[in-house]
Amino acid sequence: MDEGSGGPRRRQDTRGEDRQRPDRSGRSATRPSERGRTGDPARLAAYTVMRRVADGGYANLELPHELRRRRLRGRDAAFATEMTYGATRLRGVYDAIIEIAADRPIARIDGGVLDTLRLGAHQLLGMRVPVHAAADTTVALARQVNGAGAAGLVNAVMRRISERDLDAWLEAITPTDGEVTNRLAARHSHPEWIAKALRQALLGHGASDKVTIDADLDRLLAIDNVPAEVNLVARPGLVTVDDLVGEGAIVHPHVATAALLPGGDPGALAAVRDGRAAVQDAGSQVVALTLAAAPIESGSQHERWLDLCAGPGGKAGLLAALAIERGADLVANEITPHRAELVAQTLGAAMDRAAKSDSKIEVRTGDGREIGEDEPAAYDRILIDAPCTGLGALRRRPEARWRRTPGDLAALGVLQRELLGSALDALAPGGVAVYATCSPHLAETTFVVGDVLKKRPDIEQVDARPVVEAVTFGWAGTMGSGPAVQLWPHVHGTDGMFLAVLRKRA
Ligand SMILES: C[S@@+](CC[C@H](N)C(=O)[O-])C[C@H]1O[C@@H](n2cnc3c(N)ncnc32)[C@H](O)[C@@H]1O
Repeated sequence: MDEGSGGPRRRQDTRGEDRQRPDRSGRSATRPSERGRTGDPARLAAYTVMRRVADGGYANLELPHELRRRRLRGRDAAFATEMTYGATRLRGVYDAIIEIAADRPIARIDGGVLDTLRLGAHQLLGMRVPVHAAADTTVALARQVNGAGAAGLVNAVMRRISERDLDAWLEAITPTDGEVTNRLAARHSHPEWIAKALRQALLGHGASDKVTIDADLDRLLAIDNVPAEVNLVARPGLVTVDDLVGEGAIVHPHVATAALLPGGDPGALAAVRDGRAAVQDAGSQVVALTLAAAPIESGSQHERWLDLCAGPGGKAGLLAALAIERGADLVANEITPHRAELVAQTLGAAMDRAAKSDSKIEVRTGDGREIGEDEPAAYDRILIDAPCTGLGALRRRPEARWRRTPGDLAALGVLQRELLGSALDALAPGGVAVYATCSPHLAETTFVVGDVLKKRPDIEQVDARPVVEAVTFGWAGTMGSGPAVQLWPHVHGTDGMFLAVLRKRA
């Protein structure tokens, strides 16, 4: 669709028909009653997904379903995706703008109308949609999905929003006094508690100091609003990065198993379709590579590896390939049956290969908190990729920042400590465990490891930095104050993965 293409502005509507020119204020000269009476499929899809998200759905699951249902492909699908993800990520900014433009608190605007306005605001301020096209189509959408009465309000608010550009609006909504963190939170559309937690994490992991912290937080929050590049993993022994390059990918500059896909559908690659490769963040790959590379002293001839929290199986996919190369066994455990099923699907290609090798790859459904008691000292390498708030992967999950609350940390903290404790019980003397989260929050990372280790004289924390350096290129000196490693979207281009390497004394 033209509006979403980022190309020169055109005076055509979504069907490619000429429309009336906007007047010099940029407003549409067409009266609401004269405009198209229905929304177009891409905007309807975006609106439907926004509503499902408001009811508790996940944009990354709802959107593909809606695109398929409405047979949206190519540029139309890209346009619907950008509208949905952008309007959801930038909800904090847009709600503050809508409140001013509508001259009423957000709480007094119907949820459906608000979603229509968020989509309209994103087209006006976050995408290169011409003012008249954004206004006309948003009013048409409102008439169809919110009713004729709402269309008048939507028309008035869209006109008010179109009177200023994004920079002017950001000036208007950013508090001029108070803490820098709150100003950055407002400007970059994050809840204040998350901006504060990320600030503490940048300082706590040694990525920033008092001088750099404001600029670093600014960059980190800004990058949360930019879609992540598509990273692929070439599962060793199944496919090579060179093979993926032959299919249009680009070599990742820092991680040997990773490739970047500059455009197009990853599912179009044969290697992705048959499970030899997959879409996987390079930081997640580093976690699996680190577990496989950490020196152990367990003395096992035939190593046993455990992925304690494996669903949906991204890291298990890479671990399985590495385990087969090394002649090791892997148990991939997951508590939720349907996620365990996803792990089994992910491991399909590796299991076929394992059948012809000395390795055994097994998927189990079970509570990771019980494995330590059931199988004490049984594993040489264990990954605990713990359930967490996901604050390091906000760019991937557009609604997550609005759904998470500080209250989540308490329940997750208990589970994280129990899972780590159980894993350490299941670890053989001399074996190595990697505790990982896709959150840099100190309460889910450093504090969990610190608390558990206080009661575990049998465990020592190893400096993870040289191990990570050994499996990456060019990241020396970027991994903070140790002994754990925290990767950052604004430094490493990865999700904000935390990893601590722990060894059981032999
Ligand atoms: C961060 S995700 C793991 C992601 C996975 N390692 C990957 O790379 O695809 C955490 C997983 O832990 C699972 N989980 C939660 N509680 C668990 C428990 N008590 N035992 C085992 N798995 C658990 C969740 O269902 C979720 O699938």
